[in-house]
Amino acid sequence: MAMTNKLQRVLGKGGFGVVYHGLLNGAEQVAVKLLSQSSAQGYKEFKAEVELLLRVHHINLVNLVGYCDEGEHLGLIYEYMPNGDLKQHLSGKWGGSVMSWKTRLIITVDAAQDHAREKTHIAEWVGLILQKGDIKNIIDPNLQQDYDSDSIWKALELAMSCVRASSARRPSMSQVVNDLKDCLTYENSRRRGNLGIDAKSSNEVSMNFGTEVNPKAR
Ligand SMILES: Nc1ncnc2c1ncn2[C@@H]1O[C@H](COP(=O)(O)OP(=O)(O)OP(=O)(O)O)[C@@H](O)[C@H]1O
Repeated sequence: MAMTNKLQRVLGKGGFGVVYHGLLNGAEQVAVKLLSQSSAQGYKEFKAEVELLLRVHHINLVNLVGYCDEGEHLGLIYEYMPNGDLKQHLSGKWGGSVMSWKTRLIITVDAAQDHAREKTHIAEWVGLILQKGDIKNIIDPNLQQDYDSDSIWKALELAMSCVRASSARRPSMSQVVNDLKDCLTYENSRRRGNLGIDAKSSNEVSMNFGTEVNPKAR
């Protein structure tokens, strides 16, 4: 509270809660992010963010200066970024100098390519595993091999089809839902077999996709 001069200046609001301007030891500017009670993110996410930012240091990540963990009061203290956020700059809403359209375009394309590269990397890794037929290496060991391998294969192939470079070659959302339902059918019949049950059992894994699936969504 002292650092933010009783929450005087709001810098912005994110998924965690409101971010306030603060002064560390009355001199160094900081951003103080307080967890709001209504936030969907809670103690688990707070801890994950602290643990990650204490380990990972990167030029594109703000440094964590400290944190507050007092009962219900959770706060993260970051180095202060005086030049606004990327969204403000890209949308031309930053109060200072406005970026040229060319610069904005370069940044946007670069960010999209980073995202695509990451997706391709994962797809290549899974692709290699699929070629080798070695699914055990990508299944959560906590499952202790308690799964139907046909169901896993189908889910993997489906996942691979969802990350194809061309959106036209990716399945529609209704195809995804249908394939996932097939995965569940395999899994449920395996479980029924294990339990020696013929009819639909109350232990059956179920999936409620609601009624709002847009067949055109990709
Ligand atoms: N270190 C900082 N320096 C200056 N301003 C900041 C800083 N961190 C956050 N802000 C301001 O607060 C806003 C919300 O930040 P926050 O990191 O909470 O957003 P988010 O990434 O959308 O949410 P979250 O990561 O909590 O899910 C930012 O858009 C920015 O205006």
